Amino acid sequence: MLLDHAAVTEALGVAIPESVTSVSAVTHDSRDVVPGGAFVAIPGFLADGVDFVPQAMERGAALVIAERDVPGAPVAVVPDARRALARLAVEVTGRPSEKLTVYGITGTNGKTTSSYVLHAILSAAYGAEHTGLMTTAEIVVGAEREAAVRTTGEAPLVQGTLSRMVEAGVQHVVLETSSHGIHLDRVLGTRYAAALFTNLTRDHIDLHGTMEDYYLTKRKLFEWCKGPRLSNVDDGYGRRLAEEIPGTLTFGLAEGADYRIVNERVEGAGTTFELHTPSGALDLRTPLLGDYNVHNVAGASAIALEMGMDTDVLVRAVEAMGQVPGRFERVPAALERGLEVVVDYAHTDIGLEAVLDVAREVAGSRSANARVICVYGAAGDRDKAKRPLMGQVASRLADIGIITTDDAYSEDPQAIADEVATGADLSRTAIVLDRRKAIEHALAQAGPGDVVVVAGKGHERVQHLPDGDVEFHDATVVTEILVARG
Ligand SMILES: CC(=O)N[C@H]1[C@@H](OP(=O)(O)OP(=O)(O)OC[C@H]2O[C@@H](n3ccc(=O)[nH]c3=O)[C@H](O)[C@@H]2O)O[C@H](CO)[C@@H](O)[C@@H]1O[C@H](C)C(=O)N[C@@H](C)C(=O)N[C@H](CCC(=O)O)C(=O)O
Ligand SMILES: Nc1ncnc2c1ncn2[C@@H]1O[C@H](COP(=O)(O)OP(=O)(O)OP(=O)(O)O)[C@@H](O)[C@H]1O
Repeated sequence: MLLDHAAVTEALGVAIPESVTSVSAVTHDSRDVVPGGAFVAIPGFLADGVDFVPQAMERGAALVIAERDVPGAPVAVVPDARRALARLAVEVTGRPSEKLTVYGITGTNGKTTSSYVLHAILSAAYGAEHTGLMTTAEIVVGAEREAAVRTTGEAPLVQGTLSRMVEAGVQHVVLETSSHGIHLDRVLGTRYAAALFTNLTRDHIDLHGTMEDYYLTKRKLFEWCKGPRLSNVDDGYGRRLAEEIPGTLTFGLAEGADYRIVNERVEGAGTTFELHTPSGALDLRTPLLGDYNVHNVAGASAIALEMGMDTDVLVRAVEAMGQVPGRFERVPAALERGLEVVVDYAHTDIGLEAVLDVAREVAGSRSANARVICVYGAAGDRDKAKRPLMGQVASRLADIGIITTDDAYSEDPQAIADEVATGADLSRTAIVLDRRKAIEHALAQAGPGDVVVVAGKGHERVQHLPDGDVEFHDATVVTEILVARG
C-alpha cells in the first residue's frame, strides 16, 4: 500500500525530506528497488548498502534510509537501518500478521519438521487453502508451493509473503523463525499468536559469539508472543525458557511435562506414542521415524491443542502427513531396488548424531550385519569448530564414512575436508570431494539391509562452490545414479 509522508515519518520515528510525498514499497537490495519505493542501506557483514545508493536512485528510489547522510540523495538518517527496514516493511504491507494467526517455531534443530507437522494439522483442520508455511525448505501459500531461499527471509520478504497470504485467503501461518531472523530484525513487528521452542545446541556461534547470546536471541520470540508458548522440557535451555517466561507450558518425556510423551515405540513404517495432555491422553501415530521426531510431533501437537484444535482432527492429521523434504527423506528409487537411502539436512555434529542414531536403529531392525554408510561434509565460511566433531560423530555411528563437499562457499573444499577428517577414524573413512562421486561411492558399497545416509543438504537444489553455484539435489542425484545402474 502507498504510505504518505506522515505515515513514513511515524514508521521510522525520524524526519524524512519534505520532497518525499509517499513511499510505495521498501527493500534493502538496490537491485530490487521499484520507482517510488524506499531503499534501506544496510551496513552489512560484507558490503555497505550506502555504496549502492546510486544504483537505487537510478532505479527510481523515492527515499533512501541510512545510518548516515548520503549527499545528493533524499535521505532519512536512522539509528538502526535493519530495524527501519522491518518497521517500514510491516507498514507498507498493511501489518499482515495482525490479520493472521501466526505460529512461530524456533530452536536449533527440528524447526522445519515441527513446522511441517503443524502445517499438516492446520491444513486438516482449516483447509490447505487457508493455511500457509514459511520454512527452510519451502514457502507454501495455500495451494501454491515455492522453494525458499533461506529459513527466515529479510523483512520485506517475510511481510510481503504474509501480505500475499492475507490476499489469498490464508488464515493460519507457520513461520519458522531462525535466530538470524530475530537477531537481524527480519521478523521485527510480526505479531505471533503462538510460539514453540524445540531445543538449543551449539550452532551459529559465528553470528552470536556465545551460547548465552544465542539463547537470549531465541528467547525474544517468547517475550513477544502473548499467546500459547510451548517449550521442550527435555532440553536444558527449554527448561530455562519455561522458568524465565511466565505462562510457558512444556512438552517432552520428563515427569511433570504439561504435554508428556509416553510409551514411544517404532511400529511398522512409523512411530507410535501417547501424548498425555492436561485434558487427557491421545494415541498418536506418525509416519516419521526417529526419537527426535516424536518430540517434533509432540511439540506441534501441543501447540495446536493449546490453540483449541479438535483432538480427532489432530490425531488423523498426524497419521496422514507426508514426508518432510530433506528430513530423513527416504528415496523411492532406492526402496524400489531394495535399498534404503536417506537424504537428510543434518549439517552439524548434533544433527548428524541424531540422524545416524535413527539410521543405526533402522539398520539394526533389518539385520544384525546391516551397515550404516554416511556421506557428509561441512560448510565453508561457517563455524569451524564443528568440523572435527562431525568427523568424530560419523566415525562413531557409521560403519563407513565418506567425507565430501557441502556448500564450500569461498573456502577450499579440500581444506574443509581435511579439518573434518582430523576427527574421523581414517581406516573407515574416504575423502571424495566431488559430491556426485561420493554418493556413487556410497551406493556402490551398499547392500540389502544397509542404510546409506546422504547428509548436509537435504531439500536444497544448489551447491555453493568457490567457483560459483551449481545445481545439485541429493535425492535427484541418488535417483539418477540408481537409474543409470539399472
Ligand atoms: C550472515 C548473514 O545473515 N548475512 C545477511 C546479511 O548480509 P550482509 O549484511 O553481509 O549483506 P552484505 O552482502 O554485506 O550487503 C549489505 C547490503 O547491501 C545490499 N546490496 C548488496 C549488493 C548490491 O548490489 N546491492 C545491494 O543493495 C545487500 O542487500 C545488503 O542489504 O544481510 C543480508 C541482507 O540483509 C542477508 O541477505 C544476508 O544473509 C546471508 C545471504 C545468509 O546466508 N544468511 C544465512 C547465514 C542465514 O540468514 N541463515 C539463517 C539461519 C538458518 C538456520 O537456522 O540454519 C536463516 O534464517 O536462513
Ligand atoms: N527435535 C530434534 N532434536 C534434535 N535433532 C533434530 C530434531 N529434529 C530434527 N533433528 C535433526 O536435525 C535435522 C534438521 O531438522 P529440521 O530441518 O527439522 O530442523 P531445523 O531446525 O529446521 O534445522 P535448520 O534450521 O538447520 O533448517 C534433522 O534432519 C535431524 O537430523
